[in-house]
Amino acid sequence: MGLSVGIYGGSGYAGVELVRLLSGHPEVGSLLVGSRGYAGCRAGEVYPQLGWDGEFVGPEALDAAELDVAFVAYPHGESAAVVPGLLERGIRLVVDLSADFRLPDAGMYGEWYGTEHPAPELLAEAHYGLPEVFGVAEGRLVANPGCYPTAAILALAPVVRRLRAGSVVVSALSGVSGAGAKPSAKTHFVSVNESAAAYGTPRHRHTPEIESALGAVGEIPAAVTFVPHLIPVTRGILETIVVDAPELPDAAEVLGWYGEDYAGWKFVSAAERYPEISHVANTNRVRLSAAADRRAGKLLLFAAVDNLLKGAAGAAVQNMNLALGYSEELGLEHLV
Ligand SMILES: NC(=O)C1=CN([C@@H]2O[C@H](COP(=O)(O)OP(=O)(O)OC[C@H]3O[C@@H](n4cnc5c(N)ncnc54)[C@H](OP(=O)(O)O)[C@@H]3O)[C@@H](O)[C@H]2O)C=CC1
Ligand SMILES: CC(=O)N[C@@H](CCC(=O)OP(=O)(O)O)C(=O)O
Repeated sequence: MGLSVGIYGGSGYAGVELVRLLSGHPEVGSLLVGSRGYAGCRAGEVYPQLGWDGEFVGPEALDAAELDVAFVAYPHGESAAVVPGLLERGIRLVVDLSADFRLPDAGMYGEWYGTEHPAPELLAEAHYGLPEVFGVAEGRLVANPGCYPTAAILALAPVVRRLRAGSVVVSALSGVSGAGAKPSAKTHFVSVNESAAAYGTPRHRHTPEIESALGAVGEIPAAVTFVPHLIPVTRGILETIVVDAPELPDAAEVLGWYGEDYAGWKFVSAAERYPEISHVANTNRVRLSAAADRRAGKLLLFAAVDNLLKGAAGAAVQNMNLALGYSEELGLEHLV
């Protein structure tokens, strides 16, 4: 019979990637795709490139359905309004792609998101869904990591486990799909094309997500500097991370740490060659590399990820696979 799966926010950028992946997943028996704006429309009319021609349904149809698994791809603040109801109805698993359940406490959420947390009682139950660092979810709620934190934490965790960093600066370049489907002056073609811009720093909301995840695996400085930039590509993120370390390891040693810590995980790998966005775009990979700048006494780390796949929908399906006991790459084999 297969799993009964629902997607909230199925018409958004992350939601559409979920539809693409889940409609071809061998364990998914039925797929309900929710959208307020496109309810009643055939997906093939809205997204002819999708290759799935089911009909979008209103979110109330998902609320009423007997789902085994729900993916929530709503903006932050909106997800936490639907997740408690799903859990109360006894669903097997919720994978939330928003930021609502990623931070460890409601006070931190209030400080960085500027609003009271809508469901603080669920924060302790949520598992931060970066399995290569935090293992497999045992509970029913997975907080899928942010796209920038995915790359930064995978690059930094093996390092902060082994050495005490004096300072950490994460400089990131992102494609425009990271900003979602809703157009804005910032993401308008004319604003982005043939340009590049820093934004959100020094208080981008992914900063505490990176800090709290790294703080859980090693010793880090009190604050991480995070500087995101918008660049004129559709998808993909490239991060250059500068770490001050009292004793500088060789690049080969750092690549060895990556090899050890990520052994057996299919989607994360490291190589001498510095990763590029084109090496990971349209895949579920994270590619890592490292260099030692001995003149300046800095360790340089490099990470590339596709924000919509390993940074969102691909990781969400990987998290479902692991939580339900399937192999991590089931339905994602073409994205390794
Ligand atoms: N884009 C990316 O690279 C990444 C996104 N994420 C996270 O995933 C979630 C979805 O992101 P993304 O797909 O980019 O976002 P989009 O803006 O592209 O899509 C959001 C979806 O949510 C639905 N929705 C429901 N309620 C609201 C509301 N109040 N305001 C706006 N939309 C609403 C919209 O559909 P409808 O109006 O039809 O109901 C739409 O389909 C977000 O929490 C985002 O932060 C995480 C990692 C990376
Ligand atoms: C380019 C761009 O605007 N990127 C988004 C981050 C991507 C994302 O969706 O992150 P969350 O899941 O944490 O919301 C931003 O900077 O807010």
